[in-house]
Amino acid sequence: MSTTQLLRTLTFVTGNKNKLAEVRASLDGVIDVIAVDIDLPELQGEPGSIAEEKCRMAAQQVNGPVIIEDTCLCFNALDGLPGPYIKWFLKKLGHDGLNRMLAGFEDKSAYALCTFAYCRGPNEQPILFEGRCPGRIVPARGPPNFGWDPIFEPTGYNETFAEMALATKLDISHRSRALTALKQYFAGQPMDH
Ligand SMILES: O=c1[nH]cnc2c1ncn2[C@@H]1O[C@H](COP(=O)(O)OP(=O)(O)O)[C@@H](O)[C@H]1O
Ligand SMILES: [Mg+2]
Repeated sequence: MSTTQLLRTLTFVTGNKNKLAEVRASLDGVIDVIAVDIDLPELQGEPGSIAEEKCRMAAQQVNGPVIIEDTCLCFNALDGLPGPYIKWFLKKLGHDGLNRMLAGFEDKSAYALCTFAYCRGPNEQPILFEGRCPGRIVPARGPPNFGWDPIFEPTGYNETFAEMALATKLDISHRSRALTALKQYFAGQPMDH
């Protein structure tokens, strides 16, 4: 039997190629990730319930086990906003606009919050895995390849996510921390789950 047949396979519903690359890198050799691009509605509410509902809809559409992921960028001065709405804030305001939102505040601290959800199939209860990374919002530095990476400087580093090597980001990121929890969960589950 080849090694790949010994790997657990999970279907990840996403249309975001950067997320997919990071997830594949983090789970390399542990979980084989199959990507399915289905456009799922983005709901409003608290991050946990958004991820849960997104996962329920994904399991319904795929008609089988799935994982999904939702990422928030939360400004402490704004009590956690834009949070789950960061995608639209980023699209409309860009990196400069996001910095300007904090112009009236001394507190530039923020955190990235990543929630993975796993659902075994239609009408099953999703399980959530969270990861957080604290940092602060800075004027953009580094290549603009992935979302708000150029304006997020994680605590303890003087490089933004965009400036650092991907391996460094994967060591500390919100996404990697959530994936560590997900890997721990699956390590304790039989292969058919
Ligand atoms: O690790 C990251 N670094 C920088 N930007 C990110 C990261 N993860 C997600 N984003 C961006 O944050 C926003 C919120 O992500 P969401 O999870 O709703 O994205 P998706 O719909 O593109 O999958 C999107 O604009 C996405 O590109
Ligand atoms: Mg979202």
